[in-house]
Order: sequence, then structure tokens, then C-alpha cells
Amino acid sequence: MRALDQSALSEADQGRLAELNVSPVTVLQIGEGNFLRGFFDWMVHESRERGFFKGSVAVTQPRPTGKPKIEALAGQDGLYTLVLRGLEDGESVERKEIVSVFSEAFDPYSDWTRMIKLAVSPDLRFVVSNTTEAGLTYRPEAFTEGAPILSFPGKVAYLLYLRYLKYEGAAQRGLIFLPCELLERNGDSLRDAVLRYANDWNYPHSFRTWVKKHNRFLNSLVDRIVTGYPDAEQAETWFSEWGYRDDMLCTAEPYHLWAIEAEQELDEELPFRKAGLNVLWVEDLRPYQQRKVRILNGAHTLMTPLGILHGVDHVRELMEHEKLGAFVRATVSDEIIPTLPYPENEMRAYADTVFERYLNPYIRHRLADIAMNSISKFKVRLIPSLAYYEERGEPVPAGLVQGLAGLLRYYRVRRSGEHYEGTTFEGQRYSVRDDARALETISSIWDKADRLSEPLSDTIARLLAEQSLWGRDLSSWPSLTDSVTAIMARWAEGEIQ
Ligand SMILES: NC(=O)c1ccc[n+]([C@@H]2O[C@H](COP(=O)([O-])OP(=O)(O)OC[C@H]3O[C@@H](n4cnc5c(N)ncnc54)[C@H](O)[C@@H]3O)[C@@H](O)[C@H]2O)c1
Ligand SMILES: O=P(O)(O)OC[C@@H](O)[C@@H](O)[C@H](O)[C@H](O)CO
Repeated sequence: MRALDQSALSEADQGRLAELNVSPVTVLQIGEGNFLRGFFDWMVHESRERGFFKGSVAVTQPRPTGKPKIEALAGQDGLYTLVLRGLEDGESVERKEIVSVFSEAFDPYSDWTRMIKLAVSPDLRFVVSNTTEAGLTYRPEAFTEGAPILSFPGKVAYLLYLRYLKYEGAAQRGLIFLPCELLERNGDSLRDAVLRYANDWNYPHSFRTWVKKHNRFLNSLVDRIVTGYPDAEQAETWFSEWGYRDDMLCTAEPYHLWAIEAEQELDEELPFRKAGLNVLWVEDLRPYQQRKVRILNGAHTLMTPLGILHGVDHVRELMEHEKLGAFVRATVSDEIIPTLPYPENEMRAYADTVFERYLNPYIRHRLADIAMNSISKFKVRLIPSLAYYEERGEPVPAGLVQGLAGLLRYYRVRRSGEHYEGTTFEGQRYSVRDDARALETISSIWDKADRLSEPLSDTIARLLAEQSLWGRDLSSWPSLTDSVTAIMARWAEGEIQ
């Protein structure tokens, strides 16, 4: 069967694609992953279809490892299929669209000059990113003239500097950044990291002033469950129906919300609301952010290690599991919601809609996908809930402790070639994807514990003390080490329920 390319489009859509390909690149996208394709790019597509958005998007990957996906996109004329499936007002919907917004898809590591050319283009206005929480961090990096910069904020610092030099600090040449990573105040985090690189690389003070004054780093909160490539059987069914294959096929729920902390006049430049999309310009993002990250993402990150250890593959399956489903509901309701400074009934109503979305019969959200970079996710999504109790001098409650124990047991990994592998309670192997340094730190602690037959409580204390993982020393919290150790000891004895 042929692969998706422009010949799969209707004549009218081919015309629109030709138009897209000569549209100026107004958006640089750093991130080839599922989320941006199921959310931001779909929004641009919808807005273009309605005639509100004139520019096009150049997509690049944030890490050298993302190259195959970029090549796949380029090989498909920048096209991919998005299927939205779920319940809308109680009705089941399934909508398929071929999204065409990419006029360029290239690997910045092998074509750094192209990246630079784009960064200094007068047409460029937006930079959108999704590099996960692990990617939106400052890590000291040496600068080598002519060589691509590895980190995402480091790239931004350097490319902005070139732009500043080219336009001699002109106010109107500043850019608007839309980081979609799920960090509180993601825009501020990006700006701060950029300024730190500027400092490391001795860029002039006037550049830093230009960055702060004439570039906007918008804080925003994204919400849509994007489940990526579906199971093979479903994909094959669709391909036979459509008459083409699509390696970049993506699935998502219809629900979407993007709350952006900015004035609504930005609608003129980013006309998503005009296109009928659920984009909110808000004065204070915090309530949207906190309830979503702590409840929806927190529950995902809570359930994932435990689910995988129990051999459960998908979110819905887990929510339908008698014990694990009840565990997630109870932990959210009794332990996470009380930590939020908002009316309890509103938080309960929100949690109910989240559980309903988890149970969406049309999407299969793989725990293995949610598991990626679980350490940094736990730090952002669950530690604030645990810290609430510690700050009040209360013991961390049982469900959250169990989640932390599950995480540590899930990360009981050994290096196997290029991968780090753990084993489920039933002895099945799984591979863990996370920041290399975090994996190295954890695996060496477990490795040493095994070699020295160290008491479990010492190992747990060492893991919890690792500030590079949690941003603080969790071993100093009264009783946490003991409570986690007690659960892990029971699991080691084979008591897994
Ligand atoms: N999938 C969803 O439902 C959803 C919803 C809201 C937000 N998000 C955001 O998306 C992220 C997951 O992305 P996805 O669902 O597109 O998964 P994905 O695996 O398809 O894409 C992950 C992207 O992040 C990059 N990345 C991963 N680790 C990185 C690192 N250490 N440094 C730089 N880049 C790195 C990858 O190269 C890739 O571009 C989440 O962490 C969150 O920030 C996802
Ligand atoms: O996307 P991740 O990998 O950061 O986190 C997994 C899920 O919690 C997340 O994708 C949610 O489904 C999403 O944030 C819903 O808006």
C-alpha cells in the first residue's frame, strides 16, 4: 500500500498544500512528538482551514534521536493524519483529518545552518515547543562555534542572540515563545534558562535586556490527551479503509483546552479563538495549572509505575481494575484534592471529568508512553502534594507513599546495552525511558545495594536523598523512608496487592 503523501489529498487540498508551501514560515516548532501534532499543529490546521492563519510551520526535533520522525514527516510531504475519538456531549465522535501545516521538516543537528537561517528570518514570529519537563531545563553546556547546541533553551539563547545581532536589537524583531511543556510557569522557566545560557556565554547585557523586554515567553497550560500512534490492529484497519499508510498517524481525544496567560488582543496574531478553538486568554493561570497538573497528570504519574509493575497496559484498563482503579480514585479524592487551595466541590467535579476522560472507550492511552521521564514528572506533578503534608508536620498519606514506592520499584533498573531495564512483579522485562543522568544515578544506587547486600531502608534513604532527582532531600522527611521501605519490603516478599 502506498504511503501518505500529497497525492492522497483531494484536488482542493493539494491546492491548499501548494499554497502552504509558499507561505512564509512564521512558526518554528521544536518538537516532533505526538503532543504538538495532536494539539498545536491541529489548531494551526483548523485556523488555516477557516482562513485565519496565513503562515506555515517549520518543524525540527529537540534531540538528535528524534531524527527518524522528522525524516518520516519530510518523506510524507509534511503531512500526517490525526484521528480524534471520544465522547462529545454524550455522542461518540470519530473525526479524521490530514493535517497540513509543515512547510519544512528538518534535522537541526545535520543542518544547523538552516536552523540559523530560520531563526534570523524576518517572517518568524512564534516558537512553539514540547520537549517534556526533562527538556525544558538549564544544564551547563559548552559553546562551540559552528556546532549545533544540544539543549532546547541553549538553542533558543544562541539563536535569539543571532537574531538580536542581525536586527541590532530592534524591538519588533522579538519573538513570541509558546512552550507547551507541563511545568508551572513554563514561559518563565524558558526565559530564565535562556538568560542563564546568555550569562554563561558572555552575551552582552543589552542582549539580555532585549530578551526580557522585546520577546514574550508566554506561560500556558495545555490540556488534551494525545495518545499517538494507535495499536497495530487499529492502524491496519484504518490504512485499508483510507488506501494509504501513515507512519506519523496520531490519535487524540476531542477535548482540548489551552489557557494562555496573556491579553486577548493576541487573538489578532494567534487567531485560535476566532477559529472556534477552546483557547482562553487568562490573567492568572495558576488555578488552571494546579488543578490539571496535580489531578489529571498527577493521577497518571501515580498510576503508571504501579500499573506497569502489575502488568496493566492502558489507562482505561487500570481505571477498570478493581484494586488499582479504586486506589487512584481514593488517592486523588482523599489525598490530592485536599492539598489544593480551591473549592473542594469544584475540584471533585473536575476530577470526575478527568476519570471520565480516562475511561474514554475510543482511546487506548498506553502507560508505557506516560511512563517516559517519570522522575521529572513525579517531581512536578506529585511531590507538591506530598510536600503539603510534610510542611504541616503530618505524615505523607498512604496512597501517595504507595505511588512513590511504586516509582522507586519501577526504577529498580539495570543497564542492558543502550537501555535500562526493570522487571514487573511477575518478572516481565520493561525498558525505562528517562534522562540518562537520572537513570545512571538510580541504577548505580541499586547496583551498589545489590553488591553490598545493603539493608533496603539504607537504599531507599539514599534514593530519597538524591536532590538531583527530586530537587530536595526527601530522606529528611520524618517517617517517609520507613513507610516507603515497608511497602517495598512487602513487595520483595511477594505481597503485591
Ligand atoms: N500526550 C499528551 O497527552 C500530552 C498532553 C499535554 C502535554 N503533553 C506534553 O507532552 C510531553 C510528552 O510529549 P508527547 O506526548 O508528544 O510524547 P512524544 O514521545 O511523542 O514526544 C516527546 C518529545 O519530547 C522530546 N524529548 C523527550 N525528552 C527530552 C529531553 N530530555 N530533552 C529534549 N527533548 C526531549 C522528544 O524528542 C519529543 O520531541 C509531556 O511531557 C508534556 O509536556 C503531552
Ligand atoms: O504527556 P506527558 O508524557 O507529559 O504526560 C502523560 C499524561 O499525563 C499527559 O499526556 C496527559 O494526558 C495530558 O497532559 C492531558 O492534557
